[in-house]
This record gives sequence, C-alpha cells and structure tokens, in this order.
Amino acid sequence: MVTPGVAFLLRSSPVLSIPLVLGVGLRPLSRQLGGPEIAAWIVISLALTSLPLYAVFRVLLRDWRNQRAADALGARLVPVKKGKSIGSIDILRQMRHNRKHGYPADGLNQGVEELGPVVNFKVLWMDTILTTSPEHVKLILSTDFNNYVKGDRFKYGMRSVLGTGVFNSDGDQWKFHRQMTRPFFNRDRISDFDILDRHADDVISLLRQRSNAGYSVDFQDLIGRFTMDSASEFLFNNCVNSLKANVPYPRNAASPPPQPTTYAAQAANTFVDAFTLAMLRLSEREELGRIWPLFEIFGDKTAEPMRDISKFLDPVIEAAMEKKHLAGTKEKGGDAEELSLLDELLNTTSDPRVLKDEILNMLLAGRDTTMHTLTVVIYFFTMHPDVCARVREEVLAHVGPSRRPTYEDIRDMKYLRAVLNETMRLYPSVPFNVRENINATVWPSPDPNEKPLYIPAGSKLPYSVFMMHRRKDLWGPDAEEFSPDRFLDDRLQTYLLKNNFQFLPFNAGPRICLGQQFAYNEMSFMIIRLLQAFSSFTLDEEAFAPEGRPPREWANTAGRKSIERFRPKLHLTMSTAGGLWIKVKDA
Ligand code: HEM
Repeated sequence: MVTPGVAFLLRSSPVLSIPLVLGVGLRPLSRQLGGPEIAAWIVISLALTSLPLYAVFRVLLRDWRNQRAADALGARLVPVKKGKSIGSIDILRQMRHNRKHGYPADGLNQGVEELGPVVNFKVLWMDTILTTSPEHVKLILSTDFNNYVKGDRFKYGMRSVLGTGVFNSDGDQWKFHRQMTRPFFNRDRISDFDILDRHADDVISLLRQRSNAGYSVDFQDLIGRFTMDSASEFLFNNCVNSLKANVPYPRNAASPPPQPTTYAAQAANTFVDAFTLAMLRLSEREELGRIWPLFEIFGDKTAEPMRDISKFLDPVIEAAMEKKHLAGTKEKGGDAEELSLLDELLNTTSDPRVLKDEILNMLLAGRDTTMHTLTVVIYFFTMHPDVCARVREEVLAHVGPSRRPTYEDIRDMKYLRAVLNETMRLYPSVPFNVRENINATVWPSPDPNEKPLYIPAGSKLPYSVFMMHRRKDLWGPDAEEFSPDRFLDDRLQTYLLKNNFQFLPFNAGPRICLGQQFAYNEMSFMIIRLLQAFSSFTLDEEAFAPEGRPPREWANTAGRKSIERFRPKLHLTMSTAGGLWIKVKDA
C-alpha cells in the first residue's frame, strides 16, 4: 500500500521532475536544435533554481491576477499578516507552538487586533483567510451555502478515519448522508432518556464512591466515558462500557487500590484510546495544511488506531447486518423506537464501509462535543458556586431531589439553558471551523468606509466562533465574563437578538448540527442528575498534571486567559489538557 507521503510525491512528480529534466535534457536538446553549447555550470544552476523560480513565478502571477480581479469588482484584497520568514513559515511554526502550549486563538488575536476581523494568514503562499465576522459566517453557512464546501484538501486529510461520512462529504454525497441520518434524530428518540439514565447512575455512583474514599475524580475522563457509552448504545445498540473499565485515580493519591483488569475493561479502554488517537492524528493533519502527507512518508499515522477501532466496530456491524438479514426488511412504521441508528441505516444501505463511516462520524460528533461542554460547565460551577446553587434551586423546584427529569422539565429550565449557552459561548466545542470557496466572491467590508473584500476561488477560509463569541463590539464590554444572565436579561435584546449569527456553537444553515436537541437534552439531563446527587463541586488543583495547569505567565495577560485555572486544549474539538480533577459534596 502506498503511504500518504509517497502518494503526495507521486502526485507532485511533474513539478518535482523539472530540475531533473533540465539537468539531463537541456544540453542534448540545444544541440539537436542547432543551438549553442550550454556550459555545465549554467545547466546545474538552472536545475537548482528552477523549482524556487517556478514557485515564485506562480505566486506572483496569482497575486497579480487576484489584484486585477479585485480591481475589476471595485474590491480590495484581504489584509495580509506578514511573517518574518520565507512563506511565513514562522507563523505556521508559531501556530503549532500555540496550539500545543498556548490559549485558543493566541497569535490569531494579534493579527485581528492589528488588521481587523478578517485577516489573510498567507502561510506557505496559500490564501488562508480567517474571519470572525457574523456577516461573513452567515454567507458561508447559509445565504451563499452552495459556494462553500469542506473541499478536497480537507476531505483527503480526514478520509482515512471519517471516510465519506456526513462530516466529510460535500454536494450530493453529503445530502445522501444527511438524509439518511436525519430521521433518526426525531423528537421521540431524543427525548427517550432510558439510556442516559442508566449511564448517569453509573457516573454518580462512581463519583460518590471515590468521594467517600477521599479521592478526587477526573470529571472530563468520567463524563467522556458517559458520552461514549450513551452514544454507542444510542447509535449502534452496543455499549462500549467504558464506565465499567478502570477509571484513573489522581496522580497525588497516596495508595490507590489496585483495579482488576478484565478483558471487557481492556477492550473498552483500547477502543476509547484508539478513537482519541485517531482524532488527534486528524487534527495534526489539519494543522499542517496541504503538506501533511510529507510527515507520513513512511506510513499512515491513522492506520494503527483504525485497526483497533475496526476490531471493535466490524463485528458490531456484521452482527447488525446478520440480524437484519434474518429478520428481513423492517416495515416502515414498525417498532422504530427500538432501532438504533445502525439498524435504521441498514434500511437504506448494506455497504459495510458506508455504515462504518457513518457510525464513526456520529461518534466523533456526539462524544467529544458534549464531553467538553459538560466538563466546562462543572469547571464554571467550581469557579462560580452562586451559579451552581441557582441551577440547583431550579432543579429542585422543577424536578425535585430524585425524580427522573422529563423533556418538559428540561424545556422549562431557563437558567440551566442559559448556563449551557454561556458555557458554549466562551468555550465552544468547535472553536474553529473551515470551508473553501468554489468560485471567487466578494465579502462586505467590516469597515463600511472601505471597499468590499475580494476572496479568490479556492481560498482556505477558517472561521472562528470562539473569537466571534468574545468580541466586545458584539457582546458588550463584559464579553469575556462568565455571566449566564446575558441570555435572559436586557443584554439578550441589546446584543444577541440584533444578530442571530453571532452565537453559533452548533453552526447554522443547511449543515447545522444534527444532534443539537439531543445534545441539549443529554447535557441537561446529566447536570440535573448531578445536582440532585451533589450540592457543590470543587477543583482539586493538587491532582492536576503539570500539563493541565495554566502557565504562570498567563496571569500577566488580559481577559479570561489571565484568570483561568484550567487549561483549554485545541484539537478538532476543544478539551481540557490533563483533565479536570474535582471533588464533590453529597447533597
Ligand atoms: C455540545 C454538543 C455539540 C456541539 C457543540 C456540536 C456542534 C456541531 C458543529 C459546530 C457542527 C458543524 C461541523 C461542521 O460543519 O464542520 C456539528 C455538526 C454535526 N453534529 Fe454536532 N454538536 C454537538 C453534539 C452533537 C451530537 C450529540 C450529535 C449526534 C449524536 C451531533 C451530530 C452532528 C452531525 C451529524 C453533524 C454534521 C452535520 C452536517 O455536516 O450536515 N452533534 N455539530
């Protein structure tokens, strides 16, 4: 099998062979055409400089064409953030460093402060136009939807894990996947809390048991197991059972009791670790941009985690296909409630590859996003005990201390919804996203006194809801503060309702998150259950691993970065570096 790196070199071979062709062919060609004898040193110099010259020529030609096209439309080019080194490689290096060690949007913020809310970070001579403007995001996601795609570059990087699933497809292929999965998210199904309730019980008993024994718990790890188990049961009726596997003890625990390693626990941890690693590899590719295959010359870095994922998923899919085969085609309107997404999908396709792609896409969509939001809600509870107490009051008033919450309870709990929204405003699970434009286009200028902006065809267009959600001109002077009431008081009218594209944790338009309502239900359900069981939460900072502690220098910066006591980390989705170690107080 050809590795991604070798495939990349083969694809680039026509250009890469220019020096060779010049070196070997120039002198004989000149002789044959009766031209002058070319000195060897000239041939060598030409061969050596041909590639850089070719690249410079192409870049200059493209920039000249873009300028002409912009002029013709009465527009201007997007301001470029210039790096100090050739191809702005220093910016790329800085971004990679920031991703690993910085706070989300470090580096990008400087560009935006300097040049405005739309900046071209022209890394490796490729137009990479970042916008934080609601009006541009609206064009991308909604009003000019057909001109913006995930694009071949993005899809190629994700393909070895996500295949052609709903996340990783465009056009008719995407429509096919979306139509296939949408019916599954109907109101009855997403309000059926049986699965959630069972797994929430496991979370609570584990928290209680560890708390009684005096240990703190990594809430992110625990809740990731909850979202994985719920999603796997919901999606393919086959629980990963990660909550039954060994849950880690804090690193500062004096003598944690030994945990028996069962085959099931090991299998669950292997699957979860492989899934996490595969997602990490994908985010590394996305970060490197179009040159990522060069870092995978000797092998596909997703191959190993995908082997472990397949070991778990393939038998599940085979068993569902077998069951379907034995039962014959289910009639529409049958006992739909009992069917998982996988069973539903089998009514549309029997292609195991399509089934696996879809399931993996859904797991990606459903696990880390809700895990992250719930983790940050609990973090905010530890930082704002008054908010925690107020949500708890609401829980007790609407649901009481032990009853199982219903869909109607959740719908009516306005403050809980405001807390979830405020958490997703400050720490959205998908803080950065990206599209590519098919045709050249023009965006309105953020400064009405300036000409509109010309966007060349095929530009990489990252948009950041993380940055947009913190803009003071859109949210008011307290934009960086955690204040759930902004979704309930005058600020709702003054800011949010003026522009419904400025709050987009779930995206918008035709590709809006399919699981939005399910996610609100799942997260609300879990919080209600937690607040019925526990009255408060505290951080156990002693238990944080060094990589999970915000560096000292953050305290000397501005905004939220200076006050946070956890460390947000960025991959495809956001998470908490080193986890969130907490202690709970029994209610
Ligand atoms: C807090 C929880 C969640 C957040 C913040 C969230 C956010 C998002 C965002 C921003 C997108 C757009 C991605 C893109 O265009 O590249 C998306 C898409 C999607 N989400 Fe969610 N999501 C959440 C939970 C879920 C859950 C629980 C599920 C299902 C189990 C789900 C299913 C999907 C699907 C299928 C898509 C793809 C839609 C498409 O491309 O047509 N999401 N989500």
